[in-house]
Amino acid sequence: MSYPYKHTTLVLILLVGSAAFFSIQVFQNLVFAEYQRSPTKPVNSRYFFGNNQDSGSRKELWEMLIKYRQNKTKSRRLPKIIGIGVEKCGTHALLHFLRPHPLIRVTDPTETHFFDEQPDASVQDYLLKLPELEEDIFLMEKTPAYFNFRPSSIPANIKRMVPDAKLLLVLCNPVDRVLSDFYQEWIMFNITHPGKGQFRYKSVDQYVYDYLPRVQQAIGDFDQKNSVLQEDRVFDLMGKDYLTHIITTGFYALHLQRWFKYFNETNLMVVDSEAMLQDPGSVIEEVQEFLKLPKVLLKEDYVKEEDSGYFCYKNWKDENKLDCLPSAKRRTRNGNKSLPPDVTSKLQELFQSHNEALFKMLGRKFEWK
Ligand SMILES: Nc1ncnc2c1ncn2[C@@H]1O[C@H](COP(=O)(O)OS(=O)(=O)O)[C@@H](OP(=O)(O)O)[C@H]1O
Repeated sequence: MSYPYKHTTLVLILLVGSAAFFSIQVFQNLVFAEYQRSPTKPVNSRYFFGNNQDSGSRKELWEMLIKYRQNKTKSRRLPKIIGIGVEKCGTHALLHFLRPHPLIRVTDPTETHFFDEQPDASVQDYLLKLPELEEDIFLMEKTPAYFNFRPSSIPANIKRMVPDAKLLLVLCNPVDRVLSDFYQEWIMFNITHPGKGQFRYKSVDQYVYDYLPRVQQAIGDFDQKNSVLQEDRVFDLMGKDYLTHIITTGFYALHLQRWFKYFNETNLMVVDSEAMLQDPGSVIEEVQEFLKLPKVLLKEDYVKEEDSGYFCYKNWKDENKLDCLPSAKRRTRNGNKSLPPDVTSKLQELFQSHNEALFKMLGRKFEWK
């Protein structure tokens, strides 16, 4: 039996198909044009190119961004991204993973220490520390000391001098942070700067047993009504004895309340360190969204290096060469070192009320063991 409208149907299918094809072309051209006008608009390349994103399509977008950048005049510009901490929570990993983005440039050195070391300096002084770069480039600096070191005016000064900056704050389990910071200080005192003084603690448990009672007595549980006073006491402790910061840096809520007077979730993003350890690609995709940057760094660009257990950036532009973190940023989190169980539970107890206050402040919970 033959179908009488065979030819008409074929013509219809061809017409509908061509219309769909041309509409997609027009749509893509429009998005490209929009991109060229303002490449910093948040366009999800996965949405644009579809899920089957081959390196060709990403390559096009990447090259377009580089071309866009090249046509701009250079001058000294303030950072658009400031990593404010937390020390030993993966602040360098975040910078390392974002750095390949064609619209991101990182200061040299990465830690300018401008706001903690020159609190009375001007915007002009800050600009003199920064490189010349093209308009629309996202300059990034990160100085973990900003989050919890003196002066307490750091958030206010950043807001006043760099009002458009987006801040990135990496938070990690404060107990794991103690272990990581202890080894950092141990190496600083004994290996990097041996003349600085003798670091008398041979093991982290010795250190915790000595410092924890003093910190516990001076600060105690998080106390909403006296939290500003409590933070002042933290600063005093650190001023008198620098090594207390290994523990007190973990009182995140006490410090964060000061930042929240000047910043909110539109200009301060909290990055989960645990998530970045397990699946950095997804975190980096979210960070690009927050920064309103074209999403050209993708989940699949981050792969675990089997030997070290840490993630690296897979450089698709250089035969997929792995760009991994330096060894100084990979000491304790791969399970090489751990805290004795009794030390862990003492620290958990110390941080418990502070963590709860933090979760309330953020409206978000972290599964910190
Ligand atoms: N992918 C990923 N995600 C989250 N965290 C990671 C990641 N990779 C490394 N690391 C950990 O980063 C720890 C160093 O933290 P920082 O870079 O903030 O240190 S510093 O304050 O700049 O000295 C460092 O701590 P240690 O393991 O104690 O060296 C690393 O474990």
